[in-house]
Amino acid sequence: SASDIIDIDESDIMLLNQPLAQHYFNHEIDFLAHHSMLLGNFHGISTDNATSSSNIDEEIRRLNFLATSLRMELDYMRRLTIMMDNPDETMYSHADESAGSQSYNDTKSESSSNKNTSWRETLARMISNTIRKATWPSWVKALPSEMKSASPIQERKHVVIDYDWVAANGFGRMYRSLNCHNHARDQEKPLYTTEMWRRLWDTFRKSTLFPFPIPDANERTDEPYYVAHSVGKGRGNFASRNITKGSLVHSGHPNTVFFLDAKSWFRFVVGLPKPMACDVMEWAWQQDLTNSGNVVMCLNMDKAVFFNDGEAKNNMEMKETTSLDFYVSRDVEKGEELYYDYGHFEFDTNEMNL
Ligand SMILES: C[S@@+](CC[C@H](N)C(=O)[O-])C[C@H]1O[C@@H](n2cnc3c(N)ncnc32)[C@H](O)[C@@H]1O
Repeated sequence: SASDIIDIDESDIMLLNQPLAQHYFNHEIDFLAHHSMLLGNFHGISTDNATSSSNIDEEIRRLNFLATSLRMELDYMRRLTIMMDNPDETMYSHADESAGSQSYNDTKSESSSNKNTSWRETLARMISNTIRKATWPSWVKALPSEMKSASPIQERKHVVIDYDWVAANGFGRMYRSLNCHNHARDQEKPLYTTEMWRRLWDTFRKSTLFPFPIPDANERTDEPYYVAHSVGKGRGNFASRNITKGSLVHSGHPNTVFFLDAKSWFRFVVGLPKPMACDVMEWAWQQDLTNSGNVVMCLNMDKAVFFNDGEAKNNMEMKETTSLDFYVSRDVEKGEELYYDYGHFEFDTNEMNL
C-alpha cells in the first residue's frame, strides 16, 4: 500500500497541513508531471508508456522513486519551515519594491547610500543565511542510496520520472550526450534575446524551491557594458563607456540564482532547450558564499554570464571571495572587453555529486 512505501509519520502530516506545504505540493506535483515529459523529450524518447506500463516491476520502481522523491521533499520542506519561522529571514516579502536601480556609475556613487542598496544588502543577507543552512554537500550526503545507484537509461525498457537517471549519468555524460563541446566552440552562437532570458527565468521558477524573491526577467540597461561576439571566445562583454578604476561593473544580486542540490540543478537543465542547456552548463560556477567550506552552484541569469577569462588581460576583480560583485581593477576604455580570472570559481563536479 501507499503508506508502506511512503512511510509518513505524525510530524509529516502536521507539515502537510500547513499552507506552505499545500502550495509546495501543488507545485511539486505539477512539475513531476512536467519534468517526466521534459526528460522524455530531452532524450528523444516517448514517455507515453511510463504511465500505462503493464510491467509490474517497472511500476513498483516508479512508485518507489516517487516515494523517495516525496521523502526528500519532506526533508527539504522541514528546512524551509525552520527558515520561515525565523522572522529575521522572511523571504517572501520584497523589502522595498519601489527601489530604483543600483547605480553603476563611477566610484563616487558607491558611497551614496540609497534605498536600493539597502534592499540589495537585505537580499544578500537573506540568501547568505539560507545558503549557510542548506548547502550542497550536506544535502548530497543526505541523498537516499537509490538516488545514487540508479542504472543508466539505456538499460531500461521505459522512461520513468527520473531525476536519478541524470544524477547517475552526471554532469559529464549529460554534457557529452548533448555535444556541448561543439556548442562551446561554436563561434556563431546567438546573442540572447528577451525571450531567451524569459525562458531561462521561467524554467528556473518552475524548477526551484529556493525561497527568495525571484526577480522579473528584466534586462538591466544601466550596466556599463554590452554583449557582442568576442574572437575565439563565443560571446563576451565590452565596456560601453570609459570606466574608472575601482568602479562597480556587475552586482550579483538579484539576478544571480542558486542551486542548493543536484536535483534542483537537474530539474532546471532538463527543462531547457538543448543549446540553452549547454549554455548553462558552461556558465554555472560553484562558490563558497558564506566562507563556511560549503559551496553552492551559482548562475547569473543576465548578461553577466558573458564575461570571459582574459588571463593576462583580466581587468575585473571581486573584493572578497564570498562576493558576487565585480569592480574594474584598472581604468578601462570604452570598447575594451571585460574579463575576470575564472580561477576563483573552481568547478568540482565530484564534490557536487554531478
Ligand atoms: C561564463 S562563459 C562566458 C561566455 C561564453 N563566451 C559564451 O559565449 O557563452 C564561460 C565559457 O566561455 C568561454 N571562454 C571564456 N574565456 C575564454 C577564453 N579566454 N578563451 C576561449 N574561450 C573562453 C569558454 O567556453 C567558457 O567555458
